[in-house]
This record gives sequence, structure tokens and C-alpha cells, in this order.
Amino acid sequence: MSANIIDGKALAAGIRQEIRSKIQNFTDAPRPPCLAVILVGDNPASQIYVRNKIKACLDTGITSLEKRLLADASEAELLSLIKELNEDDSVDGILVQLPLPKGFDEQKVIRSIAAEKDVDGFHVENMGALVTGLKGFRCCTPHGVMKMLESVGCPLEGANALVIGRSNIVGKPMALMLLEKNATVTVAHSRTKNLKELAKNADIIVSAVGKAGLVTDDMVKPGAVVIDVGMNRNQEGKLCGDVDIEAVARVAGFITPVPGGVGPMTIAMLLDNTMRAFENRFNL
Ligand SMILES: Nc1nc(=O)c2c([nH]1)NC[C@@H]1CN(c3ccc(C(=O)N[C@@H](CCC(=O)O)C(=O)O)cc3)C=[N+]21
Repeated sequence: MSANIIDGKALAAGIRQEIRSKIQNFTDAPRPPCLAVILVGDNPASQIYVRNKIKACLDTGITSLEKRLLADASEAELLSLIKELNEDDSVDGILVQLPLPKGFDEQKVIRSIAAEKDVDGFHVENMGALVTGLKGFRCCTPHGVMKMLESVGCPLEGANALVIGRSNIVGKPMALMLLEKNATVTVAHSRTKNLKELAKNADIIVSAVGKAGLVTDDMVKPGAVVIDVGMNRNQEGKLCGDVDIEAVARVAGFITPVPGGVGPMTIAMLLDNTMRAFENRFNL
């Protein structure tokens, strides 16, 4: 069996096109949607990510507002900037680029964002909405993964889904979204003893660890869907995921590449959430 590639880049492009035409067709909106992106410090990777998010906004007709603070800025300064943006009627979504420099209390910062502007879906109120099945913003990466599974008609009801990784921004919300669709969900993490056995039994594997070569072909059930959320650099400095893609592709039914898989879908879901924040504000 040779796996089909789920083209996240193409899927994301389609979603972006939908958003673009929606924005063009809003005749009774007073202004386009607006996303504020806050970057604290000068982490080079974060700078590139932020630039890509702003480019994606521009490309779909969303206005973006970039706010930068120096790495030695105080938490109070950041909180006061967030408060200002919370109260600013011209801003629909607020994203604080993570990770924050040392010394910042990330949870406290995220909680200071108005839940209705938390387009990352990281605020406790949005997380709680996911747990209880209420409406709220969904975390972009796992939401993008759900769209990818949907795009290939992957059956979720009763499927054995293995999520590897239990972070607040991917693993935990991923498990909840799969559970919501009636999958039988297992969450593996660094203390898990029988990863290979769990993986072998899974119809769906989502790996979100950040360790190149973690998922190998001998762990994958023939025909399984393998989603790679990992982002690593190999020896040549090239971007790669957690999955040994060449070998696993020979066993899996579907597989996602890195780059060009989950990453572009994360950004598409961010734009989608920003759009929803905007629609909610103006009752569109
Ligand atoms: N508040 C916050 N929200 C985030 O959503 C957030 C964050 N902080 N901090 C960092 C991570 C990382 N992240 C990525 C999104 C898209 C790609 C992406 O599109 N990657 C391209 C390749 C990019 C490249 O070539 O380097 C791809 O996979 O094809 C990557 C990484 C969002 N994050």
C-alpha cells in the first residue's frame, strides 16, 4: 500500500479563497476584519511566523495590526497593551505569539485577552467551551487537523485515534475534538510505556511531539491515517515532522507532509477564527 498525501497547502488555499470572497461580498460591514498580532522580543523563528501570519491576513483581505514589545518589556506593559486592544472596537482578534520570553506568565497573559477576541482558542473560556461542547473559538492546529481528516472522508465514529503529545495547544484539544466526533481516543506522552503497541492498534495517529523520526513504519497499521504536527530541523537544517514519512507512506492510507501539511492549515484556521470574531461583532 502506498499512502495518499493530504495536501494541507492546497486545502488551506481553498479555505483562504472562501474567506477572501466572503470579505469581498460583505456589503454592510463598516470595515474589513482586523487581527492584532503581538510579538514580544526578537526570537527569529517567532518573527518569521508572525510575518507569515500577517502575509496570510493581507492575502485574504484581513487587516493586521502588528504590535511589538522588547524582550525586556514588563508583563504589566504587555497586559496594558492587551487591555487597550480588548477595548479597541476596530480590532476583532488578538494573538500573542508564543512562546513569550522568560519571566512572562503565559497563562496569565492569555487569560487577559477578551475571550471573544481570542482567535487562538487558548483562553480558559474557549478551552472550557471545547471540553463542555459549547460554542467558542477552537485551537487552530487541532481544528485544522480535523478539517484534514474530514477532507479525505476519514471515518471518526468508533475509530481508534492515538494522539501522541499532551500539550495545551495541540495534544489536549486534539483529543477532545476527536472525542467529540466519537472516536475512541488514547493520549500517549513521554511516560507512555507501550507506544508501539498503542500505535499499531490506531486507525488514526496524530503526532505532536517535536521529535524527528518518532513515528516509524513498524508502528503503523496498514491503511491508517497519519497526521504529522511535529516541526523539527534535520541535520541539513531542513524542516521535518515527527514521522519517518518515506517509510510510513508505504504503510499508511493517508499521511500529511511537513512542510505543506498541518502548518498551512493552522494559519487558515486562524484566519477563519478571525473572520468569525468579526462576524460575531457585527452580527453578520
Ligand atoms: N499564539 C500563537 N499561536 C500560534 O498559532 C503559534 C504560536 N503562538 N507560536 C508558534 C506556533 C507555530 N505555528 C505555526 C503555524 C504555521 C506554520 C507553517 O505554516 N509552516 C509551514 C512551513 C514554514 C517554514 O517553512 O518554516 C509548513 O508547515 O508548511 C508553522 C508554525 C503557529 N504557532
